[in-house]
Amino acid sequence: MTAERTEPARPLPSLARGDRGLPVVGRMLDYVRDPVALMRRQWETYGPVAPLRLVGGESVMLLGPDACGTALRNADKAFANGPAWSRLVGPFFERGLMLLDFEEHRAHRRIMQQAFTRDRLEGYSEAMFPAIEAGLAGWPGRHDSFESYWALKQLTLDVAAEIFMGGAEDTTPAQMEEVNRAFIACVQAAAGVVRGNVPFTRWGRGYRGRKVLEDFLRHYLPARRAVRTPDLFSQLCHIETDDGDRFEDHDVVDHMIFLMMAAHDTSTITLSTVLQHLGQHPEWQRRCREESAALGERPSLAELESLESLDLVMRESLRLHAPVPVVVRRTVADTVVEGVRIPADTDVVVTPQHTHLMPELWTAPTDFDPERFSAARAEDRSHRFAWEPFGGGVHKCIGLFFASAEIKAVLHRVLRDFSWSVDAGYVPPMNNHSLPFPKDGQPIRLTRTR
Ligand code: HEM
Repeated sequence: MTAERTEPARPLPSLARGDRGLPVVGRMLDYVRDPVALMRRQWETYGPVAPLRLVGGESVMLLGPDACGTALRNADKAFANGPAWSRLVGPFFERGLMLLDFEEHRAHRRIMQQAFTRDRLEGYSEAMFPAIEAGLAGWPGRHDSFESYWALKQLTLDVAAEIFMGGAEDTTPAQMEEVNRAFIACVQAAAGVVRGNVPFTRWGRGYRGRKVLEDFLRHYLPARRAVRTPDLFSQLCHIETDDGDRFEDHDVVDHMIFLMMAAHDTSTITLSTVLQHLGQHPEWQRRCREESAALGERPSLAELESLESLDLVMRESLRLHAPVPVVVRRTVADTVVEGVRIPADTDVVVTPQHTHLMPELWTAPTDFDPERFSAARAEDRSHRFAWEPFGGGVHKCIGLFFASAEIKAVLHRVLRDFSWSVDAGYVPPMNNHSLPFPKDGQPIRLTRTR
């Protein structure tokens, strides 16, 4: 199906008159309003390689598993991450792993991989439970409109403080609050319209936030370097490859800031999507609870992985609502995708979320049907890039097993301690300015059962 460089390449289709969008922002507002509808229209109008006007001018949207797979595999090294992502998220996550390219990326990834080995993951997953238990202890006994998304966001932040930082022994609660605000300022800066260090703007707050985070991490660096502790921060200080390559202090700080960002909103939105669907499908909630009830309060990583129904539900939730609906690239050389020529210096939007809902790959794609991931049906195997919530190729999410462990650990405890329901017709009103989240906090009817 992939026609890379085997036949004469066609030029990019011309933009239809009605697809120019608004001055300056192009189709950005269409994306923010309904990304899935925009992607579907692009696919229906242009096919797998579609012209798209966005902020900053003309770009290209790649749709379907073949076109997306070509960019993710990046066999001809024509697609770069750094110039594309830094334009989108600003300078606040500079030198994070996802923003590095080619040889430099490979060198850093080889070191970072050591922080995500099976042994380390077992350590992180064990250490999550005290923070999860403390967080859930604060959830109400009964609430008819519990804003689950915000509660989960706080919970994952608390888990991250433990697992990523190993605590913050010298920091007062008020200072910690400032650090949390700084972190949020960096994340929210991505959606800023004024893109410069201007006071009272999102970017201005982002710059100040980055400085607060750097100072905070630098304060703890000597202690984490001195003693190897199980948290990710200390691991980044100590890990090395077989050749003895290690991170410098400034690498540790840059990677920590990026990792906290990469891990937080993605895991939170996955958790809230799972809660939504389990609240709307009591038979699946029962099934997942029965499997959790058969395990102890603090299961091992292997036990968490044995929660079969929860695994199916998590995969289906990631398909229906990919936390990262699109990833971006910039071409650094002329290239050909699905027979269409894309010149160097083109911004490219790769669209896993569209692939996840293609009727060509999935039966009744908008239905919640976790069983489609079972070994018997294996719809995700219909194409190597049919299911790509964690991306693919050399930049594939390095935290995917970490994320699965955290999501399952939290849900395991929620299933044991609570039951909940969500109206069958509820559709979360999503904010799509950066990573998607439910604007209404996703209210659920919650009852504590233990
Ligand atoms: C459900 C949760 C998550 C989802 C859906 C997710 C999704 C993704 C995606 C799509 C990419 C690829 C970006 C690209 O190709 O440009 C990525 C990369 C990355 N993710 Fe995740 N992520 C999740 C959780 C995490 C967690 C928990 C961590 C860390 C503990 C993490 C760390 C990273 C890093 C470091 C990269 C860059 C990898 C590289 O460029 O080599 N992610 N993630």
